[in-house]
Amino acid sequence: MSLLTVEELDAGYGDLQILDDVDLTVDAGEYVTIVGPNGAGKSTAMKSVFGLTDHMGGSVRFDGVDITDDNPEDIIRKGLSYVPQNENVFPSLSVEENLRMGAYILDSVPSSALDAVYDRFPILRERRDQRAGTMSGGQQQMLAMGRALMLEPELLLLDEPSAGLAPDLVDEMFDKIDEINATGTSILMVEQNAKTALRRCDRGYVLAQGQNRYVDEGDALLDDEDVRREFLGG
Ligand SMILES: Nc1ncnc2c1ncn2[C@@H]1O[C@H](COP(=O)(O)OP(=O)(O)OP(=O)(O)O)[C@@H](O)[C@H]1O
Repeated sequence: MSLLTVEELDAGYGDLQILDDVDLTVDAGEYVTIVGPNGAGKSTAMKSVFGLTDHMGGSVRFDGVDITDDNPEDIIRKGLSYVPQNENVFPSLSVEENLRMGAYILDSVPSSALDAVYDRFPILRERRDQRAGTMSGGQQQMLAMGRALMLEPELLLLDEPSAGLAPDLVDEMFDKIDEINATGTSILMVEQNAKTALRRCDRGYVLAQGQNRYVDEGDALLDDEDVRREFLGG
């Protein structure tokens, strides 16, 4: 049984349907990426898993439990965390306050969770008292990821983690994601940087116009001439 199973999902915003019969799975420990053209519905697919869109059909199951109609707070409690692409830190709060917010559903924040995040992102420990809004884009992205890791989720949803980062920071970000996955956290990631994402992941989905187009191991998609021609710029 997969950790996450999305079946025949139809979803969108109000009356506007974006996803049409989307199927998606993530196995325990797996690193899965979703790529595709602008407006394909990649972010919408991820938001739908986290209870942030209007559900119009199909189902989402996590760890065998139906979460299709759950709200994000219920979903977080079940072991899923989400890092949105934009506005993913509280700019006027310090780094540490942001991290503590990541565990707001707990009565008290375990210091072991804070230490684990600081060990993974030493820059956050160095800057624990700094206001998040004064940090660089890359550091804010690390903070957003750190905050999502505060509850030690089984599955981490990442929406465009490399967006807006300088090229050397993009590699560092992907290395961090590899490390997080290597210690047992499953990953579902949406990325514009399709070639890099497919090279790094275990398995990839190509979405177009709200529908599944291709699914295979990342390397197999990179080697597929049709995928290359249609979606990866040749
Ligand atoms: N909150 C919203 N309300 C209404 N329509 C939305 C909303 N968010 C996204 N859309 C629309 O849904 C469609 C799919 O958007 P989505 O962001 O999921 O695509 P994407 O594949 O992630 O694209 P991109 O790579 O450009 O982020 C687009 O037509 C977009 O305009």
